[in-house]
Amino acid sequence: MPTDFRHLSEQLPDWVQACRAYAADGRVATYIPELAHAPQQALGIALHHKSGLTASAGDCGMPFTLQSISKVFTLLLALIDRGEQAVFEKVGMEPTGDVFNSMLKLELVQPGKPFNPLINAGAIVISSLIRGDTPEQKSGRILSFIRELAGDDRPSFNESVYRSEAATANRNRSLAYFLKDNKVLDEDVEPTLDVYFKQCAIEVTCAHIARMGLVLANDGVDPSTGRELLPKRYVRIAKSFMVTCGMYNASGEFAIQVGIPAKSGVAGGILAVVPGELGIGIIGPALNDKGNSTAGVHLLKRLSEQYDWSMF
Ligand SMILES: NC(=O)CC[C@H](N)C(=O)O
Repeated sequence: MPTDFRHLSEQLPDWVQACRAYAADGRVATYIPELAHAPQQALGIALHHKSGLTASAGDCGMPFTLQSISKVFTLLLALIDRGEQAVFEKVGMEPTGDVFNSMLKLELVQPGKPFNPLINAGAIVISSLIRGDTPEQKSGRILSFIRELAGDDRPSFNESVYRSEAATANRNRSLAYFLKDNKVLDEDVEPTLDVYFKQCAIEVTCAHIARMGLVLANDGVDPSTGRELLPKRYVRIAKSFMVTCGMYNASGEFAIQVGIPAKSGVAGGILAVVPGELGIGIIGPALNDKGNSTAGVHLLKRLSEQYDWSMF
């Protein structure tokens, strides 16, 4: 049954208010020092329906950085730039069950080949596959791609978050050197990490990621113009990874509790997709022990139960 958007718009402020309480159970990420300033209690949401209707509530105007949400879009851009075969020579298609910046399986299984493009090791390799002669060109192409899908030129690099991560990213540096040593990463480590840190530091609001989600929900076509922005096949690949790996090592639980493709980021953002219907953007900086927005996951669970969104 299609979502009753009118009912949703009316109820949304109350649901956001009720779910905000769960933020107290979580903690704002601090390992990237600049992220530690985010307000613990914030919760905001925007929904964009393919009919053109939109709804939003709470702190939906609060800017935040994409962080791991960017990995879905660099995967799409790498697929467009290099094709499926070249991409999957470098990264696998399987969830790890480990935390997003884990080293463990990189060495244990197929040496150096990351299990999937949504863990840090996989995303770093994907960043190296984006076309461009310099890191600046690659980053510029990623930003333009995000702006096109967000339908707005306002998403930009947050310089302080970028610098803060670049100055402290010992774990990502070690992953990248390991990938280089195993010849999975062909490009140099530092220029590749520069592209990766910048894509993570693209600043957006809930409405931007709701609109990006809507394009995925609509199989790559912008519903307002009918223009194909992304090939359907690549959107299908992206959504499959979102279901199996998008919520880190809580993806299985999320599939049971909510049941829709989603990707979270360590700034507290969640991009979610109700296939064929709508795109959702959420911000809630307090994270649970798996690194997902605690209030944000509760809000999605509530909405999914109410409107029977589960794909399963
Ligand atoms: N989970 C995340 O959002 C991780 C992204 C972050 N920039 C990192 O590499 O650690």
